[in-house]
Amino acid sequence: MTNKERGILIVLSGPSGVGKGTVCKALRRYAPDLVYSVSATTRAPREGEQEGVNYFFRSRDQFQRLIQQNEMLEWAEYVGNFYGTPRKFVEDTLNAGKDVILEIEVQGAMKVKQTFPEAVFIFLLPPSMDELKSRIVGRGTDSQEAIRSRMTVAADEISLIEYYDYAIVNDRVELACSRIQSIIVAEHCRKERVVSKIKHWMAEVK
Ligand SMILES: Nc1nc2c(ncn2[C@@H]2O[C@H](COP(=O)(O)OP(=O)(O)O)[C@@H](O)[C@H]2O)c(=O)[nH]1
Ligand SMILES: Nc1ncnc2c1ncn2[C@@H]1O[C@H](COP(=O)(O)OP(=O)(O)O)[C@@H](O)[C@H]1O
Repeated sequence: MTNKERGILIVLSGPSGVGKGTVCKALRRYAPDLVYSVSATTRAPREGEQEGVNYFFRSRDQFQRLIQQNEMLEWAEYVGNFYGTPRKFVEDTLNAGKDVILEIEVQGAMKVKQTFPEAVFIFLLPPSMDELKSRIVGRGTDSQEAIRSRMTVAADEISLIEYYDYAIVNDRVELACSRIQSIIVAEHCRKERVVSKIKHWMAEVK
């Protein structure tokens, strides 16, 4: 199989507090070749976050310019801040045959679906809504009011699950990671992908 195949674009979404960040971090051990896109955001860096590692931290003006210059693959406003995926890195990495994962919220994921219908959409679910609330409370970063609004937003986000290809329950981080890894392996074995790589075999044999 000599034909160079484009990498697979994987989109991971789920309500705030479900464990997306935790799972993505642990996933590095399960899928070491997977490339993580670093998003741009207008939100302020949290303690310990590094420019270009966690996010590219940008002013609202800078962010608007990136949108106008068509440098964003997708972008969305989430709880008063802008978040977006830089286009060039994702396209170059996919063209180099590597798989890329985007950890983004649902509005942005829906935009990706329009431009990359072949992408694989995975939704991360909590074991229950009570457990989701406990995780948000346990994280200790939100006020009572913010917790209530995150839970309302979570219900709206979960209602978009029908647009996703896979739903994974994040009961245990290791199980969630191995489920995602299995999806990636299965997607690489999709007949359509493999057939496009072996098309030239028939011509060579004749
Ligand atoms: N559309 C979009 N959403 C993003 C992007 N990067 C991060 N997000 C989402 O923005 C939301 C808020 O992220 P963040 O401020 O880091 O908070 P936390 O993930 O809830 O701890 C999460 O749902 C992220 O998945 C992006 O590039 N595009
Ligand atoms: N499978 C899990 N079981 C128990 N707690 C978890 C699990 N996954 C994540 N958490 C915890 O839930 C909280 C929210 O996780 P985080 O990764 O910040 O969520 P998100 O990125 O989706 O907002 C964190 O305190 C994290 O340690």
